[in-house]
Amino acid sequence: MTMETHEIKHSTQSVCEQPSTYTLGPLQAGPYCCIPHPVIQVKALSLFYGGKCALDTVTLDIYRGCITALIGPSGCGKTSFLSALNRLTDLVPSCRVDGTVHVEGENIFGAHCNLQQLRKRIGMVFQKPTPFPLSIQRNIALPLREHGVTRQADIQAITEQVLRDVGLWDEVCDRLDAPALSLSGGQQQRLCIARALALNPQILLMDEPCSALDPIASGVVEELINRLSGRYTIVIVTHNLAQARRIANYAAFFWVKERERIGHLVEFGRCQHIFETPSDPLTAAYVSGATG
Ligand SMILES: Nc1ncnc2c1ncn2[C@@H]1O[C@H](COP(=O)(O)OP(=O)(O)OP(=O)(O)O)[C@@H](O)[C@H]1O
Repeated sequence: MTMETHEIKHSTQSVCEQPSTYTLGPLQAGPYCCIPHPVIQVKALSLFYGGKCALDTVTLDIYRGCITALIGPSGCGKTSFLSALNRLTDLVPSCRVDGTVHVEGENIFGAHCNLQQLRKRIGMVFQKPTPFPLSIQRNIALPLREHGVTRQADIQAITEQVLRDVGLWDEVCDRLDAPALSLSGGQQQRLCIARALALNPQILLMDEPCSALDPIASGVVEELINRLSGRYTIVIVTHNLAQARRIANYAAFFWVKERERIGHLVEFGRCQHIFETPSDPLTAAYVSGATG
């Protein structure tokens, strides 16, 4: 699918006009959500580093099967917000989080939350591809083993499936023992997405997954993200407004005030609304390129 067809899809089809039946093969999207069903519910989330507030009182729902883009200028707290959704913020000793995040009704900051299960359910893909310095197949096998999948036949089947899902199988099937770091940047990023998919997550968090790639590799990863929607709930940070507009169903616009340097959510809604008829003048100025 080309960039043009992404555009056409959004401009000529409403989300409810997607086919109601589909065959879930590799790289085929599931149905878009006609009735938004919140899978993550964020309430009054504030985030502090060493006592300094970086993000102030964010409340928003993330809808199942949809792509939600987090947009806004540098330093407004997009990555911090994303990291709170699977508690990667725990890894920053100075970071404190107030408020609640419920994933399918479970408070992830609650005492009974199983962190390993949470991160299995909510995968993460980073800006810079982060393959392990191991072979291609061991990049997939290692997290599987850590999560209790030990039968070699299962590991092989999952490896092939997820590499097919990210469109990498035909490119690497004859060199699965080659170092992952010998792949191109775009291939490494697709391998990292495959590694996340191997654990069968419900939700994928992506922090500027295309920004370190050349335009062609970036287009391939963008197309992949688009095709994964429906099957997975995707939250993506992007500075590329055209990309957000092409692939996202919903957008959350964050802003940071000059003087206080505290990020906050200005507006959240359907992508078309945010980009074409935003409610807040700040959103209008940002998406038109007049500010930010
Ligand atoms: N580990 C950290 N320790 C201290 N301050 C941090 C840390 N991580 C982020 N911050 C601060 O929190 C604020 C929000 O940062 P964050 O990276 O979440 O913003 P962002 O919108 O993702 O920015 P960018 O688009 O540049 O990646 C910034 O002022 C940043 O300096």
